[in-house]
Amino acid sequence: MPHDEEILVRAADLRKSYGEHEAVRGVDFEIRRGEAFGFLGANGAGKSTTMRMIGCVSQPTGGELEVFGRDPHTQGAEIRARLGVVPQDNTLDGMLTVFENLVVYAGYFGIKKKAAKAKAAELLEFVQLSSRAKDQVNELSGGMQRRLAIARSLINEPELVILDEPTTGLDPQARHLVWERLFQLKHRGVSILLTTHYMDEAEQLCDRLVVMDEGRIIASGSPRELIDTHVTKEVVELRFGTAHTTELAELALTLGGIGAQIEALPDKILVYTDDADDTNAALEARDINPTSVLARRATLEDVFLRLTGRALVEDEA
Ligand SMILES: Nc1ncnc2c1ncn2[C@@H]1O[C@H](COP(=O)(O)OP(=O)(O)OP(=O)(O)O)[C@@H](O)[C@H]1O
Repeated sequence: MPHDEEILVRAADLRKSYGEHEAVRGVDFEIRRGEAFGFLGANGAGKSTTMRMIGCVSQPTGGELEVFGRDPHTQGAEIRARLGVVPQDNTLDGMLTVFENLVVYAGYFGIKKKAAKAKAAELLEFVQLSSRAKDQVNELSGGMQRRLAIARSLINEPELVILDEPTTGLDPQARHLVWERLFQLKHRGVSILLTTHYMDEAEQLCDRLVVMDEGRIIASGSPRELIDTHVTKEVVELRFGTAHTTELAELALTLGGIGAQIEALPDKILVYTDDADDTNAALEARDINPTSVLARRATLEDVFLRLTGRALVEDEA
């Protein structure tokens, strides 16, 4: 089969089992040059396992996988030379300085000392860590360490950078700094592949994404396409002062009558409707009085909830 230079990664019925456990159960996707592609899914969905297969550190147990038109099993070294990888746990050397981490890593790609030092300085500038070059890595904040891991992944000027949950555990400000760097990277023409369980991250960064659940891809498209296909135009969030179980049956009946659907979460009830005004009118007519009513646009979180009946991020660390 001739290789299309614009397709960076192609997977067909890709599978990975650990003993009896099937972590990835036959997934198909294509990642194109120049795009930011995301894997969105809850913990344990199989995202990291898929990334590790693309990164040539774990062998598929079934199906097909091509990276840059090459076979990860036999041409792993060639593929890795063109990839940048930011693993979930940073794997930075805490005992070395920020600068040394980059220079040592450059050595793995056969980059000579002088060129490595110049590249390290340029990359620290890019991730806004130049002033911390001489500090030891374990003196940096979590957000800075993540930015350094991104800089390190760029040392070999990769065509595709894989980031496994790039902002998990970071505070909002640190997350935004990482996002900003990733936007810059994309602007420079680097293709990006990321996993996340944050729907806002996927919505912000990804041109296209797949939603993964229990080892399978359950939906794919651009964030907009996914929302338009799987969710109604508007979502109304209802909260009741007490446990809302008593209101549920009544709500289902009332809102079902106007074509809306409901999804009950522990702290609120979500109403999926094409017209929030109709929902409010129906509630008033039946004298149902939530303590708060909030109409908002549908998000990827709603897509996940509609497809799986579960919230994407059930508890935050
Ligand atoms: N080395 C391994 N040995 C056995 N089981 C594994 C191994 N790695 C992952 N798994 C299992 O495979 C499933 C998918 O894990 P994976 O790490 O790919 O999920 P994930 O979507 O990346 O979630 P997370 O966000 O928690 O990393 C999980 O049930 C996990 O326990």
